[in-house]
Amino acid sequence: MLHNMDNTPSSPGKSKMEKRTRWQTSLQKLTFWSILSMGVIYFVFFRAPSSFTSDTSRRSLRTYGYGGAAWEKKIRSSAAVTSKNGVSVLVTGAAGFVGSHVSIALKNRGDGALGLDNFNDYYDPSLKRGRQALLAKQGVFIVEGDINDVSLLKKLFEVVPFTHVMHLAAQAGVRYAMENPGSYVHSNIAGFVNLLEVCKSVEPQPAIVWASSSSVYGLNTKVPFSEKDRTDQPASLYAATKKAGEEIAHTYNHIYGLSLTGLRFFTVYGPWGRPDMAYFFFTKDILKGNTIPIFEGANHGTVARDFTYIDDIVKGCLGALDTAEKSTGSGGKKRAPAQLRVFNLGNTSPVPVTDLVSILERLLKVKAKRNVMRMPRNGDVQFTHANISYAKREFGYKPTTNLETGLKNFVRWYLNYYSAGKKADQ
Ligand SMILES: O=C(O)[C@H]1O[C@H](OP(=O)(O)OP(=O)(O)OC[C@H]2O[C@@H](n3ccc(=O)[nH]c3=O)[C@H](O)[C@@H]2O)[C@H](O)[C@@H](O)[C@@H]1O
Repeated sequence: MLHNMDNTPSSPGKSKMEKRTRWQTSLQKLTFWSILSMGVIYFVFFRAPSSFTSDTSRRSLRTYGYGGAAWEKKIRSSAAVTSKNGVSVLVTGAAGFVGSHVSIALKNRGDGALGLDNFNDYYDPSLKRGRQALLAKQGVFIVEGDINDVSLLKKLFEVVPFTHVMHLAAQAGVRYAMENPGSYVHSNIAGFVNLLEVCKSVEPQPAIVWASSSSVYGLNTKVPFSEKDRTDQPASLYAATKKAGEEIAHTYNHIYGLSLTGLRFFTVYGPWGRPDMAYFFFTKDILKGNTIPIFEGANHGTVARDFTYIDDIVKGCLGALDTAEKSTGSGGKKRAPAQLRVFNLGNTSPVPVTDLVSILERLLKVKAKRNVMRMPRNGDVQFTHANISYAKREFGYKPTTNLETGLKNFVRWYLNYYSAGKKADQ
């Protein structure tokens, strides 16, 4: 039996049909205009790309509800200091790899830690939710929101006068920058500026420690990389946005007296890590029997990284926070020169990527299917190696975990996490 598609009777009378047609036409018009206006509202309020000069506080309408006595209570409790000389820290990117570890470490030593994270889907958000659940158990609350949301940031500072901001929210990954350049500008530049705009205006101004990257050394060939070396030849847009962040930090320090410390992380790895990083997806693919692409330089040159274990990085982050001096501005004006620092946080022992794979093979007891190929020109550099003497001098930074030990911990976590019913294919 055929069904009439528009649900009108098969042979209506003529006048009835005309009326129906007029009525249908009006209905169609009404529907058309309703859809159009809803589309405009949706675009203007929810989807419009934030121009970097627009009122980004509008974005608060997007997905995140906030406010209310219960919400503020959670924030105060999470940010409450429980040790004698503790500090109260706003951790952006708290559901991220480094952010979650730093938040727990702060809370464990009696500092206050409030998280902020937009839970974007750059990689499997369920991993971020898993970290959030872990943090909740330790008494760390993560506010769901974006660093571009000025009104939310202001609100958080109204509720808690944070002494410090640990700014780890960012668009990470060197190769993805070719696919989605806008997300790097949005988070690493616009988002950072928004955060600094709020920080410069609040009373008292917090001290800010934030994540830069070893990638700022770009195409440099002199190793180990020292903070004094040039950083003006980035190999990826990601690196360029981190380098821009360092310059932006200089400006806010210079004009407004914000105390700013940038940390150049060197390929951080470990439990609860990022699935977009090589050690993580190599593990997944080795276990699945998939071939892994292993990069090499020209003339079979070694590609190596100064892989740095998460616990060492956390110690570096805390050291930087503990030695951060107070910002000196008030009323949006600088009152005295303020501290401005940049530190390498690496391991000081680069390991070839081929060795990384061999260690994983041993730990996983599975032979990898290797596809050694020339490193594509999509953001990678051939070699990183940190000189860490400045961080050592300033706050006793001393990494203690070698790649073998660190990967052992990672693999143990990985097998445990993904055998508990969670899929690793995202
Ligand atoms: O230290 C840093 O500054 C950066 O470290 C990592 O970037 P990267 O070192 O490139 O880390 P991976 O993407 O995990 O790559 C690690 C090594 O594996 C190699 N690799 C990567 C992917 C691949 O398919 N094959 C391969 O051999 C890369 O060339 C690199 O030598 C992070 O992804 C960045 O967010 C961070 O800022």
